[in-house]
Amino acid sequence: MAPGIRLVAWAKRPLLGARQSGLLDRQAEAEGISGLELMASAGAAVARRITLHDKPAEPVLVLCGPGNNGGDGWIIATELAALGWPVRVASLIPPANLKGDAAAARARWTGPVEAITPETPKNASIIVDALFGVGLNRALDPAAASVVDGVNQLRANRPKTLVYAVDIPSGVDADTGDIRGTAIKATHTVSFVTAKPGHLLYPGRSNRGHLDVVDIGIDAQLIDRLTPRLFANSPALWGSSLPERGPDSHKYKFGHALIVGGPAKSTGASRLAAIAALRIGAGLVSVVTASSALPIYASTLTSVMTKIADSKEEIEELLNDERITVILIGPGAGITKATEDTLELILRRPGKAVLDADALSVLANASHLRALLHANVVLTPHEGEFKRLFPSIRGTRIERAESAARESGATIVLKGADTIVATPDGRSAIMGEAPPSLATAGTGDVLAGLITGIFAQNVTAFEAACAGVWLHAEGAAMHTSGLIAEDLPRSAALARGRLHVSPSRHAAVMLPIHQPCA
Ligand SMILES: NC(=O)C1=CN([C@@H]2O[C@H](COP(=O)(O)OP(=O)(O)OC[C@H]3O[C@@H](n4cnc5c(N)ncnc54)[C@H](O)[C@@H]3O)[C@@H](O)[C@H]2O)[C@@H](O)CC1
Ligand SMILES: Nc1ncnc2c1ncn2[C@@H]1O[C@H](COP(=O)(O)OP(=O)(O)O)[C@@H](O)[C@H]1O
Ligand SMILES: [K+]
Repeated sequence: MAPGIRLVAWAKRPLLGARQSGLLDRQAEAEGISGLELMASAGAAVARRITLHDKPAEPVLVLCGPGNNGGDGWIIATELAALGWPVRVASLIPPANLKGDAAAARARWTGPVEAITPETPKNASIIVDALFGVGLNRALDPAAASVVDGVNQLRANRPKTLVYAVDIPSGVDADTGDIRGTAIKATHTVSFVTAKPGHLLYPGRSNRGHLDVVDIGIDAQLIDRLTPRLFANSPALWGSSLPERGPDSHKYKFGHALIVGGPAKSTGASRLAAIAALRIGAGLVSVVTASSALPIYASTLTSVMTKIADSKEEIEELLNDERITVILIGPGAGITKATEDTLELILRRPGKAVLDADALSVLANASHLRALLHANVVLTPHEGEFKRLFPSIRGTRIERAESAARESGATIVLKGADTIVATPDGRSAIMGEAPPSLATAGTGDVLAGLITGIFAQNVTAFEAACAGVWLHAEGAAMHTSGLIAEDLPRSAALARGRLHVSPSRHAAVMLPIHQPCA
């Protein structure tokens, strides 16, 4: 990394939205660092990040907006020029109309200024998007939208074009990841102090490119004063909580997970989940099945044990076994009265449980069971199941996951490309790095099994859910093609092993080591 850039291990820090980022800046100012100083540091860091590339023949095009994101742009242009780089600056509003720190930053630029038109992005190989940052509060107006579309068109026509978004790609809502009309498709984003939710949430996540977060001189302790509750899902959150086996380890110290098996016509989902639970570290895993499906389970499972229960009473007796540390119900279970009865027995038993798939559909129609939910129950709905469970909850994905956790009292895993984990006490985490290869049948069953297997050990619901989601994605990312659900338990377990051996793709984000991108 070029001198003067202090990268932040952003996965270790909370995610701050627009309002909290503004509060942090004001706190820093109260501590004696002016907004202009912060802007100067921010702009200098982006300029130095850009100079890791070869100096282009054509001028770097810096697009400046009307607020402080634009202010960063004027500093970037000034710094690049001072380093001997050719630069063009184009402004969305007449520079005389700029105010405050942005006006002061503009005053540092002594070169010519163009007015932004749809033609502006032509012939640039490096473009700096300093149009809008966390202050975006409505859809881009036509003038801004046309230059954004022009940048995206140029990048589409000339794939080697580098587009550096300052703080966040213009048009992406920093809080929600929504696209306000249209948005810059960046190859790189350089943000400040912390990552923002919009860097991890789709659709904005697709516009972000490579993300660096840089230190601009704000003391990390000031972040804690904001009592942030939203995090990037990374091993920094839960890695140290996962129990490791040592010489004195015994299988019973790693929990006993019980998986409720589906009937003979649908055994695959619970078998996938059981294998995942065992691979990820549960000491013992058993599948409970009716006698009619026993031959299937017994002939396909080896290290996973089978237990027979043919009546509600027999299931109840099994559940009374205090050595069972967590129960999973749902994968392949069937939306039936029998599933409802077993679910009720599980929820009446104080202790850990994971509810997935058919158990969620049953729960959606069984209001009397809702009152039995608690923080040690993990619900893993995809969007469809979520809507059935919580039809009146509206808002962004984060808001909905958080409201559902608060309202139900359970820990929620809202699955999708950007899976969100939310707890009833208000903590949440976004997984922003899952590969789309997970969009294949049975991966949800494996996820439920992974969470169950981790939860079986001495780990909280939040940690188990976050670790399961992360290891699921990391395991999938090991496969370049042809991923099927059967591959995932082993890959997720390998990913878990790598946490301690070598920095993984994601852990690299957390280390101060950084390879410049081409
Ligand atoms: N002390 C600070 O506040 C710091 C701020 N920094 C930069 O400042 C940015 C935030 O600055 P601001 O709060 O001024 O916000 P922005 O610069 O992101 O944008 C706000 C301006 O754009 C206008 N606007 C919002 N949406 C619009 C739309 N759709 N169409 C047209 N105009 C629109 C607003 O009326 C306002 O004038 C950060 O993202 C970061 O880049 C950095 O310099 C670090 C320090
Ligand atoms: N486009 C995507 N990108 C990343 N992860 C995805 C994507 N689509 C689905 N997933 C993940 O794959 C899993 C699918 O689970 P689910 O919808 O329950 O499917 P199934 O019932 O077939 O197992 C979830 O963990 C989800 O987060
Ligand atoms: K921007």
